[in-house]
Amino acid sequence: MGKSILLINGPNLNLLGTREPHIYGSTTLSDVETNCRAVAASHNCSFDAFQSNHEGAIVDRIQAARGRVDGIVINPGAYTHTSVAIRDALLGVSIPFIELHVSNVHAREPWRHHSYFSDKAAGIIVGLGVHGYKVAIEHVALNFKELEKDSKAAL
Ligand SMILES: O=C1C[C@@](O)(C(=O)O)C[C@@H](O)[C@@H]1O
Repeated sequence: MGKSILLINGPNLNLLGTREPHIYGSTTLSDVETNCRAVAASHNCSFDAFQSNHEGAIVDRIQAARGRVDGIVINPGAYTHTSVAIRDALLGVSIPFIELHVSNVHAREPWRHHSYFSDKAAGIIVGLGVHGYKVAIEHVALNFKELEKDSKAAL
Protein backbone atom coordinates (compact mmCIF):
# COMPACT_ATOMS: atom_id res chain seq x y z
CA MET A 1 0.00 0.00 0.00
CA GLY A 2 1.16 3.55 -0.71
CA LYS A 3 0.61 6.53 1.46
CA SER A 4 -2.18 7.15 3.87
CA ILE A 5 -4.14 10.32 3.17
CA LEU A 6 -6.66 12.02 5.44
CA LEU A 7 -9.16 14.61 4.19
CA ILE A 8 -10.64 16.92 6.83
CA ASN A 9 -13.46 19.36 6.27
CA GLY A 10 -14.49 21.86 8.92
CA PRO A 11 -17.76 23.58 9.82
CA ASN A 12 -20.57 23.98 7.31
CA LEU A 13 -18.79 21.99 4.63
CA ASN A 14 -21.32 19.23 5.24
CA LEU A 15 -23.64 21.64 3.42
CA LEU A 16 -21.46 21.70 0.31
CA GLY A 17 -23.66 21.54 -2.78
CA THR A 18 -26.58 23.35 -1.17
CA ARG A 19 -24.81 26.12 0.74
CA GLU A 20 -24.38 29.40 -1.21
CA PRO A 21 -23.95 27.50 -4.50
CA HIS A 22 -22.90 30.68 -6.31
CA ILE A 23 -19.78 30.61 -4.10
CA TYR A 24 -19.23 26.92 -3.35
CA GLY A 25 -20.82 25.18 -6.34
CA SER A 26 -23.35 22.38 -6.48
CA THR A 27 -21.21 19.31 -5.78
CA THR A 28 -21.96 17.65 -2.46
CA LEU A 29 -19.37 16.72 0.15
CA SER A 30 -20.27 13.09 -0.34
CA ASP A 31 -19.40 13.39 -4.05
CA VAL A 32 -16.16 15.19 -3.18
CA GLU A 33 -15.16 12.42 -0.78
CA THR A 34 -16.04 9.69 -3.29
CA ASN A 35 -13.96 11.40 -5.97
CA CYS A 36 -11.02 11.86 -3.60
CA ARG A 37 -11.19 8.22 -2.55
CA ALA A 38 -11.00 7.21 -6.22
CA VAL A 39 -8.01 9.47 -6.86
CA ALA A 40 -6.23 8.07 -3.78
CA ALA A 41 -7.01 4.49 -4.83
CA SER A 42 -5.68 5.15 -8.33
CA HIS A 43 -2.35 5.95 -6.67
CA ASN A 44 -2.57 2.93 -4.39
CA CYS A 45 -3.06 5.16 -1.34
CA SER A 46 -5.37 4.54 1.57
CA PHE A 47 -7.88 7.29 2.26
CA ASP A 48 -10.12 8.48 5.05
CA ALA A 49 -12.44 11.46 5.17
CA PHE A 50 -13.70 13.35 8.20
CA GLN A 51 -16.02 16.32 8.57
CA SER A 52 -17.04 18.08 11.73
CA ASN A 53 -18.66 21.32 12.78
CA HIS A 54 -16.79 21.14 16.10
CA GLU A 55 -13.30 22.43 16.70
CA GLY A 56 -12.42 19.88 19.41
CA ALA A 57 -13.58 16.98 17.25
CA ILE A 58 -11.24 18.13 14.50
CA VAL A 59 -8.37 18.40 17.01
CA ASP A 60 -9.18 14.85 18.21
CA ARG A 61 -9.18 13.49 14.64
CA ILE A 62 -5.82 15.10 13.87
CA GLN A 63 -4.32 13.67 17.07
CA ALA A 64 -5.65 10.21 16.18
CA ALA A 65 -3.83 10.46 12.83
CA ARG A 66 -0.43 10.71 14.50
CA GLY A 67 1.89 8.00 13.26
CA ARG A 68 -0.77 6.66 10.93
CA VAL A 69 -1.23 9.25 8.22
CA ASP A 70 1.33 10.59 5.72
CA GLY A 71 -0.50 13.69 4.57
CA ILE A 72 -3.57 15.70 5.46
CA VAL A 73 -5.70 17.80 3.15
CA ILE A 74 -7.73 20.21 5.26
CA ASN A 75 -10.39 22.76 4.52
CA PRO A 76 -10.82 24.28 7.98
CA GLY A 77 -13.82 26.35 6.88
CA ALA A 78 -14.37 29.34 9.16
CA TYR A 79 -11.84 27.91 11.63
CA THR A 80 -9.23 28.97 9.06
CA HIS A 81 -9.58 32.47 10.41
CA THR A 82 -9.86 31.69 14.12
CA SER A 83 -8.36 28.39 15.24
CA VAL A 84 -5.04 28.32 17.05
CA ALA A 85 -6.13 24.92 18.44
CA ILE A 86 -6.37 23.22 15.03
CA ARG A 87 -3.13 24.84 13.92
CA ASP A 88 -1.40 23.54 17.06
CA ALA A 89 -2.84 20.05 16.52
CA LEU A 90 -1.42 19.88 12.98
CA LEU A 91 1.98 21.05 14.17
CA GLY A 92 1.82 18.75 17.19
CA VAL A 93 1.45 15.59 15.12
CA SER A 94 4.07 16.66 12.54
CA ILE A 95 1.95 15.55 9.60
CA PRO A 96 2.44 17.70 6.49
CA PHE A 97 -0.77 19.24 5.26
CA ILE A 98 -2.31 21.10 2.37
CA GLU A 99 -4.73 23.91 3.17
CA LEU A 100 -7.62 24.12 0.76
CA HIS A 101 -10.42 26.58 0.14
CA VAL A 102 -13.15 26.06 -2.42
CA SER A 103 -13.62 29.78 -2.89
CA ASN A 104 -10.98 32.43 -3.50
CA VAL A 105 -10.86 33.76 0.04
CA HIS A 106 -8.60 36.62 -1.11
CA ALA A 107 -11.36 38.00 -3.30
CA ARG A 108 -13.82 38.02 -0.39
CA GLU A 109 -14.18 39.90 2.91
CA PRO A 110 -10.86 41.17 4.32
CA TRP A 111 -11.18 39.02 7.44
CA ARG A 112 -11.10 35.91 5.23
CA HIS A 113 -7.62 36.90 3.99
CA HIS A 114 -5.89 35.83 7.17
CA SER A 115 -5.30 32.14 7.83
CA TYR A 116 -3.83 30.47 10.91
CA PHE A 117 -2.60 27.68 8.62
CA SER A 118 -0.98 29.14 5.52
CA ASP A 119 2.49 29.80 6.95
CA LYS A 120 2.78 26.15 8.01
CA ALA A 121 1.06 24.47 5.05
CA ALA A 122 3.08 22.46 2.52
CA GLY A 123 0.84 24.05 -0.08
CA ILE A 124 -2.34 26.06 -0.41
CA ILE A 125 -5.14 25.59 -2.92
CA VAL A 126 -7.58 28.45 -3.17
CA GLY A 127 -10.45 29.21 -5.52
CA LEU A 128 -10.38 26.11 -7.74
CA GLY A 129 -13.83 25.08 -6.58
CA VAL A 130 -14.24 21.46 -5.55
CA HIS A 131 -11.73 20.43 -8.24
CA GLY A 132 -9.08 21.64 -5.79
CA TYR A 133 -9.71 18.59 -3.61
CA LYS A 134 -8.65 16.19 -6.38
CA VAL A 135 -5.57 18.28 -7.10
CA ALA A 136 -4.64 18.23 -3.42
CA ILE A 137 -5.08 14.47 -3.01
CA GLU A 138 -3.08 13.82 -6.15
CA HIS A 139 -0.30 16.08 -4.91
CA VAL A 140 -0.08 14.29 -1.57
CA ALA A 141 -0.12 10.91 -3.32
CA LEU A 142 2.67 11.81 -5.72
CA ASN A 143 4.85 14.27 -3.88
CA PHE A 144 4.65 13.83 -0.13
CA LYS A 145 7.32 11.63 1.37
CA GLU A 146 6.07 8.90 3.65
CA LEU A 147 6.42 9.88 7.27
CA GLU A 148 8.29 7.53 9.48
CA LYS A 149 5.52 5.87 11.42
CA ASP A 150 5.89 6.91 15.04
CA SER A 151 5.83 3.70 17.04
CA LYS A 152 5.51 5.70 20.25
CA ALA A 153 2.22 7.05 19.02
CA ALA A 154 0.50 3.74 19.61
CA LEU A 155 -3.17 4.57 19.45
O1 LIG B 1 -16.51 27.84 5.38
C1 LIG B 1 -15.75 28.44 4.63
C2 LIG B 1 -15.27 27.79 3.42
C3 LIG B 1 -13.90 28.21 2.92
O2 LIG B 1 -12.90 27.52 3.67
C4 LIG B 1 -13.78 27.76 1.44
O3 LIG B 1 -13.71 26.55 1.23
O4 LIG B 1 -13.79 28.59 0.54
C5 LIG B 1 -13.67 29.72 3.08
C6 LIG B 1 -13.94 30.16 4.52
O5 LIG B 1 -13.72 31.55 4.65
C7 LIG B 1 -15.37 29.84 4.89
O6 LIG B 1 -15.61 30.21 6.24
